[in-house]
Amino acid sequence: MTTLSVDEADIAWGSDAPVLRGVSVEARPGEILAVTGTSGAGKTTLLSAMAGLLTPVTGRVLVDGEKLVDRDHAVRLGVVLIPQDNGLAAILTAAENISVAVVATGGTPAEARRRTAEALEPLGLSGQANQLIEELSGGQQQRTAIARGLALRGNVLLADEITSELDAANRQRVLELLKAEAARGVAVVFATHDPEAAAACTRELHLTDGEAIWARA
Ligand SMILES: Nc1ncnc2c1ncn2[C@@H]1O[C@H](COP(=O)(O)OP(=O)(O)OP(=O)(O)O)[C@@H](O)[C@H]1O
Repeated sequence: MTTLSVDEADIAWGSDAPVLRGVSVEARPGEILAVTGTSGAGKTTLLSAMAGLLTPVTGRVLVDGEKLVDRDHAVRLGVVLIPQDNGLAAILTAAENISVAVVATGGTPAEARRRTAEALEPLGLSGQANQLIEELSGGQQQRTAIARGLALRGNVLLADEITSELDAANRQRVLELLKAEAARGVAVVFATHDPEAAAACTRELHLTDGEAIWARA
């Protein structure tokens, strides 16, 4: 069970002015924390800091009290990111994208094969396992990225706008899968534009004018 905390953080890209100021939030095991806000409000920026991709200018990101140094450190601590742009390798198949990630995080090839099949099935992608990413639709690619994130079985799961290209039935299915992750003790953070999806989450942090405000604490 892992808690990820952002403590009084100002978060900026390079030398640009901070996108977010004075953000404090805790992602707790067993919950889904929704991060909402209009386009450009800073949802990806916050998740990037939580993932170890961006170091706050001031303040800290802590995983079970340990200060996050960089992305490699976050990966070692089990912080999984499903990025907004899916981050898949276009010239690999759906299954290869997942298996490679499982092996890269310490899984054996046999485990990788099993976990890949188990992750693709609930997302309705068993039939697409051996297709190249570039041959898949946008929604199928997004679901593959979700399957990859789930197959990694992290302690913290950061999901950045992962339902934007999905139809209603698939959006619902993905929400159920996030709830199942939370039920196994994962701290889930879900950035979304969708008020219905946010309403289904445990708590909602709303980003506006560079600040984080609790819409539902
Ligand atoms: N990789 C990056 N490099 C530099 N600036 C960035 C980068 N990503 C985002 N930004 C800047 O940070 C600010 C907030 O953007 P961010 O992507 O965090 O918002 P968002 O809430 O996720 O938006 P959307 O809903 O459109 O994805 C914007 O001004 C954007 O230009």
